[in-house]
Amino acid sequence: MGSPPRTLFRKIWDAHAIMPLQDGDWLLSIDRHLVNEVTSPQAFEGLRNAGRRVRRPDATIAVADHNVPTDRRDGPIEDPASRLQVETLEQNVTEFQVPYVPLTDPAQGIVHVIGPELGLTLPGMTIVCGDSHTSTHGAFGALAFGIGTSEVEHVLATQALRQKPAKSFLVQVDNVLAPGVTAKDLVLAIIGTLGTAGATGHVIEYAGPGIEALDMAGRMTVCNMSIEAGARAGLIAPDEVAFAWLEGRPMTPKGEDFERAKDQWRALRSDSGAQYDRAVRIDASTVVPMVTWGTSPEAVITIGSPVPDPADLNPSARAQAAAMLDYMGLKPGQSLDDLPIDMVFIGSCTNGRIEDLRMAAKVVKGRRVAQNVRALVVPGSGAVKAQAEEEGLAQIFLQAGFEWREAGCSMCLGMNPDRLAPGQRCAATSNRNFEGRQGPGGRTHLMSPPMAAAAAIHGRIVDVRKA
Ligand SMILES: CC(C)[C@H](C(=O)O)[C@@H](O)C(=O)O
Ligand code: SF4
Repeated sequence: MGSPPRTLFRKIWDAHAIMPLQDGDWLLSIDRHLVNEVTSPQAFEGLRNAGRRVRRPDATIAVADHNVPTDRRDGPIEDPASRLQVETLEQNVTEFQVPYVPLTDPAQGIVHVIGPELGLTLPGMTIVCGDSHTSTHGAFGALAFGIGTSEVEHVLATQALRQKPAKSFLVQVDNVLAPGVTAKDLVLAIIGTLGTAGATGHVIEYAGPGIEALDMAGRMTVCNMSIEAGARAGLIAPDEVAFAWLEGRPMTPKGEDFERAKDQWRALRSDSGAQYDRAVRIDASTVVPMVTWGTSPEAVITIGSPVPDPADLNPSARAQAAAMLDYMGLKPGQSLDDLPIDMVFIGSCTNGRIEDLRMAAKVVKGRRVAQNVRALVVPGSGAVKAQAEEEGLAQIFLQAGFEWREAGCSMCLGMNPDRLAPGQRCAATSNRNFEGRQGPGGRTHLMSPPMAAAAAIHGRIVDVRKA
């Protein structure tokens, strides 16, 4: 008798579990720690007060992304609160000798975009960051999750973390997506099915032909938004597509070492017969372009179908739906098709990669952004920006009337100058549509890059398959 079949999650967990602690917690070793300017100041302050050092600077990397203006890279940041966060990070990385990607570095970008790009994200690793969308890195078969500031301090000091083992959740995706339908639509459909609390306490493993057919950018989009279904992390077994993507990145193993690493990485898949705590099946071929109508990612519908009428809902859901419609300036039962918009935001750690910009540029090519619409393309990293410029995508966007920006979180959340004015309606490729997320009173409709591009051209939300 061999050992019982294990899930991919269990394999990575077992390989990193140091020792059991009280209350079912374990001490887990951490391979990579990504640090941003938002959740690290108190953590470094804690180290300083305790006279501690960073235990593994070589396993740590810091970058500023949330508070970074995207219109230019020279000169000081104007907003005092943003400037303070970025300068504090810069002082801390100097004092604690943590590797840092400066704002002026061509590799700067959103931490979840640059981690994989630099080869810092590798299969089988445990990766943490003081940011919920750390789940993105699970696309490479890494167990990657967001942590709070006190945990950031703990990992800085010890390179280990106290954790409860998560439950496992299989999302099996049968068949493949139809033309014009993207990984973003798939994950929005999954969140619509599970709900924002549907995967609470679980690590979601995505598997099946619909996942295998996705490129790495698509897999990252799916894992990125796992957190919006309440999951602790998202995971996809790494395959040849992942290995090819990783080969030759600055920090990936080279030559023979890469071959050896691949041999080990091939074992990073759930054994047949492995048991999951929960499982659902999704048919990818039935997914169509999705758009959110409310102020939660689960408030999502297929383009063309009506937004809910609170009167049709059960009493517990009624008040919330009515409040969401009111905030969003929508009428019960209306369609989102043809709804006028004011802004378009193409970017974020969900959809700010080169593949996303290619999909958007394909829709935009040779056309013009509608009058009265302001449209931003914000590459997820300096590398994405450079690549897009080299491929002529930047030119396509600029000629169409888009603004072409420097890398950062930008309008994904209102921590920097890229914000909606109250009441403005935005077609956004980001991952959260909470009240005020893109600026106080702003109204966010989440969608795919091609859908956002089509909205920019038409000045309205439209079905990209017909636009
Ligand atoms: C500011 C940061 C801590 C936050 C997160 O944890 O995800 C942000 O990135 C977000 O997307 O809301
Ligand atoms: S792009 Fe948005 S979701 Fe991603 S880390 Fe930045 S603020 Fe968070």
